[in-house]
Amino acid sequence: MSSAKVNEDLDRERKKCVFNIEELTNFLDGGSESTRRRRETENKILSIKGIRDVVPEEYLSHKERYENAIRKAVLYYRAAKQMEDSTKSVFENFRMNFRNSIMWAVFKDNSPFGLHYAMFLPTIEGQADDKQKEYWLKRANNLEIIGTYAQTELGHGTFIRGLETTATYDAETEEFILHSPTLTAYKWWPGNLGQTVNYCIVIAQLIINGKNYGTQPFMVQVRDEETHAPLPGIKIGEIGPKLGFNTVNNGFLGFDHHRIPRDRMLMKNTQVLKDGTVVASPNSKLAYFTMVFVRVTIVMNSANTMARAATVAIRYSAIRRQSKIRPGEPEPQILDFVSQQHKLLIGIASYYAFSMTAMWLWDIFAKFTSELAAGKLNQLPELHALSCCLKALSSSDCAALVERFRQACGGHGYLLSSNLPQLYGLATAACTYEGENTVMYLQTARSLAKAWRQANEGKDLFDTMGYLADKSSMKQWDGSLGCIVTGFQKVAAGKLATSMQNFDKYRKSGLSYEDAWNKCSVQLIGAAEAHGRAIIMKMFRSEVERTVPALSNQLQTVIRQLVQLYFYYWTIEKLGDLLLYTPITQKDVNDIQRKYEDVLEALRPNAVGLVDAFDFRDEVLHSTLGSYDGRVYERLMEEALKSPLNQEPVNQSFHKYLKPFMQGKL
Ligand SMILES: CCCCCCCC/C=C\CCCCCCCCCCC/C=C/C(=O)SCCNC(=O)CCNC(=O)[C@H](O)C(C)(C)COP(=O)(O)OP(=O)(O)OC[C@H]1O[C@@H](n2cnc3c(N)ncnc32)[C@H](O)[C@@H]1OP(=O)(O)O
Ligand SMILES: Cc1cc2nc3c(=O)[nH]c(=O)nc-3n(C[C@H](O)[C@H](O)[C@H](O)COP(=O)(O)OP(=O)(O)OC[C@H]3O[C@@H](n4cnc5c(N)ncnc54)[C@H](O)[C@@H]3O)c2cc1C
Repeated sequence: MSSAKVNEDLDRERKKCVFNIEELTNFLDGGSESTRRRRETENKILSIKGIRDVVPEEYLSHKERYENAIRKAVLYYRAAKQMEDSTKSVFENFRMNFRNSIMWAVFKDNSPFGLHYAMFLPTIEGQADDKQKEYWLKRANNLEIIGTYAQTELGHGTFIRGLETTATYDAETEEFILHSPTLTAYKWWPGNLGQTVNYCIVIAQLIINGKNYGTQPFMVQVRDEETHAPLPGIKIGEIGPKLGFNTVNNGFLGFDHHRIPRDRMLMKNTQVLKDGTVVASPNSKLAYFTMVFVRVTIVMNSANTMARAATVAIRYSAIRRQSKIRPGEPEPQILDFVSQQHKLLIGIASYYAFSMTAMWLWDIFAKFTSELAAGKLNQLPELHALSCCLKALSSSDCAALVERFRQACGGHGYLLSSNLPQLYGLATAACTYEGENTVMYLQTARSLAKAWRQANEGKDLFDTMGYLADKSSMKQWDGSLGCIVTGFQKVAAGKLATSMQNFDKYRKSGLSYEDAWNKCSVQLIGAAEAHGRAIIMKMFRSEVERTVPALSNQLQTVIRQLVQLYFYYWTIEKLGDLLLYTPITQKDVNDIQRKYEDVLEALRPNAVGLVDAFDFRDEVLHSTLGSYDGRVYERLMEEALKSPLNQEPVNQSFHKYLKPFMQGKL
């Protein structure tokens, strides 16, 4: 990137960076050729005429924003389709786009076709039989039809078994009758549903001859392909403005005895024959498989959101000068305050921790899907337990850090032109969608509790829960990274042991299994969270050791410092737990605190280089505070001047209200 007219402080930061920024970008992309191709794609997309906004979208009305997003989506996806590798499966294509951030340049908020890619296509890929796949995947891949995933209802999101939409089979006509028996049965939330899609996968209770066979996915046309008018028996619209996702067109959908042909039920797993005979799925939870896929991708998505916010906050902290550290000296860059480094540098370390864990989790997912083709299902419970706690941890850390970065930018972080509030809107949504985080932790806890009992019986455990078999207590704390991983495993095991002991006591006192579980749920969530944290630490460290030896010495040192930072940060954050479940002493804590301060100091000169290496273009960041050139104050003023209120010297409200009011005439 050019360094012309770059803010002097930022320029100095880049000069003092000890490693080659391009080398790190290549490492993140998976090689210099991947970086080249990614940049080429970005250039192509951004050179499309009309793809950039002229008026900041915050000044558009709700309706205009939507229409503008659709206008750009058509331009963007037409170009993206031409660049797509059509030999790859839906899942592989997703993985290949993990480092592709250009979509965020086009959609500052989010894509109005996002659900088509994130859930509609993956559900066809994962739940349709071969014949259905052949037909629907082709149409959906070509964007001849646009779809979404309609599961959540007004009355139920978490408890899928409680969904009220019914699909009742009529063997005489070989049709399903979709119906929303109550207001709370209306689908509510599906992205892109309101005015954008013409098809959707509807999750409904399958009813045959009065018997409920559980929820199943149905391909449902909701709008006419030519006129886009809602089909008879379908009530559809959008659910209104939200904290974020305002270009996503989340919608509602109700059915009034709407009939669809039998072959519209996606029948890879469960099948309904013409006469109404049901052929059961090899595992009923395969119907939830799209959610597993999206949870896996959320780990990477959270890492990316965190990286964008960290880039903004760190660049801004390098140009912002405020207060005094030493008397008589000029005002320092706020990045020189150690407390500021503490707030921000964990964001960079967390990006590496989550993105490396995400790749590892992806490999487990990919292995499972390839084994699934051969009918092997035994890794599903472990994949489910892992994806639940990693989805929850990554999204909650991401939301907490993005909000912290926003505050770390002082008042200017509150401006929409910083883009930090919108990034928070995106980040916090992921704590709710695709399984609310508390509920996700409790799913992992369910699996941990099972493993705990199996460990007591000397049975084999999933690899990622293997540490639960070692019931011995930790003998000593030596402060090494290996010791910290063991420490976090002991915290997870300790919390689990306490939960299980209390659970057993509650059971003995007469509580039912479910009531005892509910009573222990706060502790169980703690155990699941600690389990997730231990996994991330273990993976982060081992992935770094596996991958960095190919890099220059300077870069190896910096990436290892990020690992140390992550480990020391969380040791200090979770001291209470470590004091309870490990032999850590006050002296050990002081040592870690000192090491933490040292690693902050060591990383400080490389902070800007580290965020530059993410290689987010200004168009992706959309931020007055975070652009590459650091012209923050000029950009703040330029953006302020775009306000419609600044387009006239006196606003009409003065004559209408203020003047008569001040002159006592109103
Ligand atoms: C043009 C070219 C471009 C191409 C490029 C494409 C690539 C594009 C790249 C980037 C694009 C990025 C786009 C990003 C923008 C989009 C962002 C994403 C937006 C996401 C929008 C959100 C969507 C949604 O929210 S959809 C709705 C999600 N809903 C939920 O998650 C509901 C949560 N609830 C549940 O999952 C379940 O009900 C439950 C788990 C809470 C409980 O289920 P229940 O049946 O009650 O089960 P339970 O009794 O508790 O347990 C029974 C046993 O089943 C096990 N189990 C449960 N779930 C699963 C599962 N999923 N898998 C496996 N097993 C499961 C459970 O453990 C129990 O087991 P046990 O042995 O009996 O203990
Ligand atoms: C931005 C966004 C996009 C979305 N996109 C889609 C989409 O495309 N398609 C779609 O189908 N859905 C979508 N959703 C819906 C989303 O999946 C649900 O909101 C989510 O699963 C949570 O369900 P709920 O809203 O019913 O929350 P609830 O389940 O009502 O949760 C409310 C509270 O109850 C608690 N709670 C609930 N059950 C339990 C339990 N068993 N144990 C302990 N506590 C519990 C929760 O922890 C939470 O604190 C989207 C949501 C958002 C915010």
